[in-house]
Amino acid sequence: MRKIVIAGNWKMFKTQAESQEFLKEFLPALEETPQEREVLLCVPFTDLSVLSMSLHGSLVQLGAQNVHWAENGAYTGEISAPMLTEIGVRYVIVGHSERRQFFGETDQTVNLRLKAAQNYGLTPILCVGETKQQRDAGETESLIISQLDKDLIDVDQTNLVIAYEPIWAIGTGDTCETTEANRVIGLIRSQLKNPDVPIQYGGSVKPNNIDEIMAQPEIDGVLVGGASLEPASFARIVNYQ
Ligand SMILES: O=C[C@H](O)COP(=O)(O)O
Repeated sequence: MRKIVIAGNWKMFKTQAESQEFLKEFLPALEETPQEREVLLCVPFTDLSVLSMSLHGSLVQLGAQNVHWAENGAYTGEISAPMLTEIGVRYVIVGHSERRQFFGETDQTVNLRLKAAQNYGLTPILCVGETKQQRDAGETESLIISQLDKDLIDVDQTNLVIAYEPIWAIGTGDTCETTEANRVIGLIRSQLKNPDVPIQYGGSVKPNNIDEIMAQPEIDGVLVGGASLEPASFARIVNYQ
């Protein structure tokens, strides 16, 4: 039985004060959430330590949005895996398309970050997905297979989550057809050594499409951007039918 993982990615949103306001409304809305659903919030670095305390004893796990491959060193602006685990972080997003697009992340650095995260007991969420141009050119399958081939070299597939995020669906309201997301996620699964890796869909997931997305047999969860910033909307997503 594959694990269900519902993750919010706050990206570069929410001060510490705003994060506390969010939790006041969000946590009480999870009283009836099935315990077997893994729920996590991947938050900015400044929010991590305060959320680590606020989430203690709740159903919600803590996630970061990036991790460096070195244990420490002269890497201004980066953060290491032991710095994250020390304060209770359990998950980390690696290779999000925004990091690949705006911050020079390559398949090689993604691979290094994945292995470093696992070495310290973090569970990485590897993001893969195609641009609109690649989709229109019929390159979706080859691009994703290439990303998986390079990103997963020597990566432990027993401690891994993958998120399929078509870049054209991120923040656009233009959700990928659920059957198409299911098809691509099936393709991703067929490339893995471990078929039990949870594979999420991400890209304009909202309260009004979550039930249909989660009804697809290959989809094991979602990685949610914009809709995870509103407590009621993220709670509705977590509590999908
Ligand atoms: O990590 C989350 C994704 O980039 C999706 O963002 P979105 O839900 O705002 O489209």
